[in-house]
Amino acid sequence: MADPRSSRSAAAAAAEKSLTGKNSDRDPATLTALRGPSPQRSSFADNLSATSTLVAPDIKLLGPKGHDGRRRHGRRSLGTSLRRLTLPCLGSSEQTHMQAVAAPRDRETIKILLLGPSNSGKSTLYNQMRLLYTKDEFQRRKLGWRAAILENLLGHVQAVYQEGKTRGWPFSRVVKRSLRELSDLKDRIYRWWELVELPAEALAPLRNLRDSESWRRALQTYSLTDTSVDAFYFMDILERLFDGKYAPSTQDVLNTRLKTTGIVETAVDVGGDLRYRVFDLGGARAERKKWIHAFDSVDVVVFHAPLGSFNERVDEGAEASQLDEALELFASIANLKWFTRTLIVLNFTKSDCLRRKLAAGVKVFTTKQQTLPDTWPDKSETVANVSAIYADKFLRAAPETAENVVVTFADANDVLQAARLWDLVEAKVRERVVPFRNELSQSLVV
Ligand SMILES: Nc1nc2c(ncn2[C@@H]2O[C@H](COP(=O)(O)OP(=O)(O)OP(=O)(O)O)[C@@H](O)[C@H]2O)c(=O)[nH]1
Ligand SMILES: [Mg+2]
Repeated sequence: MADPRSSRSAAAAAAEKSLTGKNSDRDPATLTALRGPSPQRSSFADNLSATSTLVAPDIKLLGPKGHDGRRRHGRRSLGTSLRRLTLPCLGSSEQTHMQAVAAPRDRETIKILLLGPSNSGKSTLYNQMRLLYTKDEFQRRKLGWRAAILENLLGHVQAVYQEGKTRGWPFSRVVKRSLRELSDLKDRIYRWWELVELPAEALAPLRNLRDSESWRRALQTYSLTDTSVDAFYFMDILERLFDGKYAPSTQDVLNTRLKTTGIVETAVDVGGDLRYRVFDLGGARAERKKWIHAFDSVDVVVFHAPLGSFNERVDEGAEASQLDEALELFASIANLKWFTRTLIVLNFTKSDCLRRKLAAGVKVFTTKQQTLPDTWPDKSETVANVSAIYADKFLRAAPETAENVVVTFADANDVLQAARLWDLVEAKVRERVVPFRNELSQSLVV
């Protein structure tokens, strides 16, 4: 019988290359895992439409060895103060919660944590996972996203208006009038800060905004420094949003920003002998003090680093960009004693935003934190080169655990890329985590 693995197409090989950033011949270990879809079923990526675009860059990874060929042992300064800030000690009131989320360990249940700074795509990837493994439940719950979607739309209009006012953007008369009309409706839209209704009268001013050249220009400029919400997406589906029977689509949900507070957990059957417990954790600084409650017996950490957020400040108003924050956080996480034997999937998200910003002429290496390493051979600011530089920076930040790290590039809101990522996680779990557990349990029996 033909080996199902050999029937993987060239598209899959391209996906492998773009997900791992490595060529097949360069990393046979990774590829063995990638080529082998789980024996229980064909991979998600194979079942999905081949028409989705793959925006992950064609990069070259240098791994723990430097580009000058020398292996780096010295850690970069990791900012001890930041580590204290991101992982403070527990408060006594939080102990109960810790017990509630501590995972009972057995041979088949794999505990996966989604970590990363705020706005890096954790919840989006968590939703993608639910879409893949618990599709019916995901579909049933979609209606619950309605309020958050409308909130995203209106909140974004408000944010762009405020930014425009601060920076003196020239809004046309139509824009000013439309914004006034929306403002007049705010008491009907919100009660006690909660969105209660989207009155039909709000459609006309929103449409006028959408069709106005001056508003679109403002959106374009705004979206170069804020990728938390894709305003164009919501503006383009206005008519659907105002339909009395509006039911969010999968893509609507995946494009919605809903900040996570605390720890959200779900258990899913992956198929065959595997079961995941996946934890989505709030990434804002204030939320991170709760992370430690979930650190016990972790099999896989999927760490998110938003490549396209290199020029966006963290919410809390600090100087660091979201990508710098991700780097510091990754260094502190990957070097933690809890994770010395944990598989770490370092996933770079928002490559699409990086591409868009570079195309608009935004420069990456302009600040003190974001400098181009002197010895880096390629000075160009292309998606591929910037991705390679950052992958290298992240790996150097955790030299001791670099061999536990698998680097991937998957935009969290892209269904096909996310499916490939979850396929990769499963393959790596079967290749590395399950055998390690079996070994461990056998040595205990002996
Ligand atoms: N364009 C683009 N948007 C993305 C990508 N990943 C996530 N987003 C969007 O970014 C926003 C934030 O994503 P979330 O998944 O909520 O971020 P998070 O890491 O869970 O944030 P916290 O809950 O605050 O920790 C959402 O609007 C997503 O649709 C990506 O790869 N590309
Ligand atoms: Mg979240």
